[in-house]
Amino acid sequence: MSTATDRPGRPSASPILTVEGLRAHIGGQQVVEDVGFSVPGRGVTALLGRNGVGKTSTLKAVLGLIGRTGRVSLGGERIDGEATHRIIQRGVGYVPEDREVFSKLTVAENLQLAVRGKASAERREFVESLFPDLAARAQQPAGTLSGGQQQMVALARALLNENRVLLVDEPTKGLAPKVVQEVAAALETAAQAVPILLVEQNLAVVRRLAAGVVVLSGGRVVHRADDARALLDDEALTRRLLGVGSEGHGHDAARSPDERRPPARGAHAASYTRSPGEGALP
Ligand SMILES: Nc1ncnc2c1ncn2[C@@H]1O[C@H](COP(=O)(O)OP(=O)(O)OP(=O)(O)O)[C@@H](O)[C@H]1O
Repeated sequence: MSTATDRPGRPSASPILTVEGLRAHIGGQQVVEDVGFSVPGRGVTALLGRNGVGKTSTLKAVLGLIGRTGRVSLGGERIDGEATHRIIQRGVGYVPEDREVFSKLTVAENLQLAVRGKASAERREFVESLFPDLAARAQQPAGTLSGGQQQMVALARALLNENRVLLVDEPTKGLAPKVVQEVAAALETAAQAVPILLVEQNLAVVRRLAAGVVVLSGGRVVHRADDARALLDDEALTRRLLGVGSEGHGHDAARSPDERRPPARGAHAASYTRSPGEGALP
C-alpha cells in the first residue's frame, strides 16, 4: 500500500522512524549503547561518526539483523518485536554498505528479485529516470558492473519497493569523485519520494543532502540536530565529533556565492574517518 510519505512531492515531516534506548551486541560485545533518535518523514537524516562507533550496527539493529533491545517504531507502531523480513515488508528499505548484488545474475534479474509483489508502472518509471544507465545494461551480469553501477543497482532495488523509510549505508564509499556526485544526485531525488537515514563519510555529500544529523561515538549519540549544516559550519565541533575539520569538505554548489572558495585538494573524496586529525573523542 502506498503512503503519503512514500509519494514524490507529498512527504510528511512527523517522525517516520523512532529509536529509543537501542542496545545491540555482536558476539557478546556491546556495539550500540542506549541510542535514541528519530528520522523525520521527509528528507535525509545523516548518521555520522568515526570508524567503528556503531553506525552500521545501529542500522542492523533497527532491522533486527543483530541481537538488540530497546524500542523501534515505524510510523508510531512498534516493530522491534518483529522478524527482519516483516520489518522489511512493513516498508523499511535497506541498502547495505557492501551493496550485495548477485554478481552472476543480470541487472534485470537483480531488480526483479528485490521487488515485493509488483512495482507500479509509476515507480518503475521513477527508478528508470533516476538510473537510465541500468536500463541500458539490463542484460549485463551485475558482477561485471563498476562499483558505482552496482551502487545504482542496490539503490534501485530499494526504490522499486514502496518503502516508508530507507536505511542507506555508505553509498559513496570507494567511488570516484564523479560517481560520488552521481550517487548523491540520485539520493537527492530519491529523498523527495522517501525519507532516508544515511550513513555517509563524505562530508560534501552530507552537506548537500542532509537536513538533520545524528552523531555517534562509542555506540552512543553524542550530537543530534535538525540542521546538519550548523554542525558542518562549526569547524571546531566537526573536528571534535568527527576527527576532521569541515573546511574544504563542503559542497561548493550548496554554498552562497560569498562563501564559495576553491575546493581543497581531494575535497570530494575526503572522508572524516580516513583522516582522523587530532580531535579527541568526546
Ligand atoms: N561481525 C562482527 N563481529 C565482531 N565485531 C563486530 C562485527 N561487526 C562490527 N563489529 C564491531 O562493532 C563495532 C561497531 O561497528 P560498526 O560497523 O557498527 O561501526 P561503524 O560506525 O559502522 O564503522 P565504519 O565507519 O568503519 O563502517 C566495532 O567495534 C566493530 O569492530
